[in-house]
Amino acid sequence: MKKARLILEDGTEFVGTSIGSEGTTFGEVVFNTGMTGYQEVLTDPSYCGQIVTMTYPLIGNYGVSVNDSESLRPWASGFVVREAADHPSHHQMQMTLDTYLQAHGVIGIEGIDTRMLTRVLRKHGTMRGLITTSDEPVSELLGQLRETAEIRDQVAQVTTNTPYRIPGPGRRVVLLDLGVKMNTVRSLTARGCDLIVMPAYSSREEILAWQPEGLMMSNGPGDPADLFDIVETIRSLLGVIPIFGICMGHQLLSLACGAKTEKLRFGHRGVNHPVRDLRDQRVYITSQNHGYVVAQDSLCDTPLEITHVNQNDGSIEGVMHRELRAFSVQFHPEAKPGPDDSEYLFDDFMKWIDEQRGGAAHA
Ligand SMILES: NC(=O)CC[C@H](N)C(=O)O
Repeated sequence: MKKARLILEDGTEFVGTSIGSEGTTFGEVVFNTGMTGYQEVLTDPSYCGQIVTMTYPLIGNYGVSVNDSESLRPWASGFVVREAADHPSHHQMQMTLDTYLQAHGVIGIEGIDTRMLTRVLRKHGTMRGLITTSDEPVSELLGQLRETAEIRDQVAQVTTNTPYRIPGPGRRVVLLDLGVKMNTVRSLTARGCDLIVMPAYSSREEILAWQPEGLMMSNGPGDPADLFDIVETIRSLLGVIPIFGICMGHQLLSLACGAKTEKLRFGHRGVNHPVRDLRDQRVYITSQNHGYVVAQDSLCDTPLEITHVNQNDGSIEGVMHRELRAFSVQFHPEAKPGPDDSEYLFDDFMKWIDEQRGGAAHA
């Protein structure tokens, strides 16, 4: 068993055992409270550049199966668990978590007090940090951490290079891939959509060349405020076709409508965040993964109305344009991991496309 260390930017050090690959990795250290869904978390491109700690103490107990991936590879830059299951069991599993991390070069650590780590992150807010299997002194490693300039555009790393089409008999939808999860693709194809998944930096003209009837913007990694070019493109498409945004897509739609985003102290990452739909007062249990949020006071001079709020901290979870067909949510209606309570939002999007088309029936 090889020793590994997790070191936070304030010098706090946790000593544990290496899982996955060996070496040193840097990133923003965040925590996820889901009891299951570790494979979906690892392969969610929104975690690109982040070291993810799972708060549930036993992770990996049902192994890893390729069918459960939300993209082609894990994107988290590091993985932290209290205990990685040595003897997982599931009839579909193909490998252990440890083997999977090794196969993809992900550096991880187990055997540390993840509860204490989470308390530190909750108290001080999200911090940068590193996982290492090297014996270098802390001061040297922290120097390297400081030198590792924060990558500002993770979306460029995770988006598709070229557009690809998943033909379907129904409504034609362009899905802007800011770091898309497979279940967003599945949720649209399951509704018969003729889907074109496009690179994040596609221009208005490139998008409209497909003659889409709706535009979806996916989730994605990093700070939404860095993505001003994409915000401009979205602004130029407002009112042209119905728009639906998820998570990063929600933040970008809000920015395009004149709102602002801000960073939460430690983010929302888990599968049981209660969200209230203000239109019917129903509360949904939602899957979440975000560090930024739309600033409430920035909405007053915008054409957006708040549709959803977080029951835990009152933060904004959804907005809708007052006049144009554009709406978005901060949580993940595509789930994976997490409950699919809010899947109805994909149906709302389909209805809006039909309304714009004049109410004709569609597949
Ligand atoms: N999952 C997401 O789309 C996250 C959006 C953004 N990267 C945030 O952390 O808030």
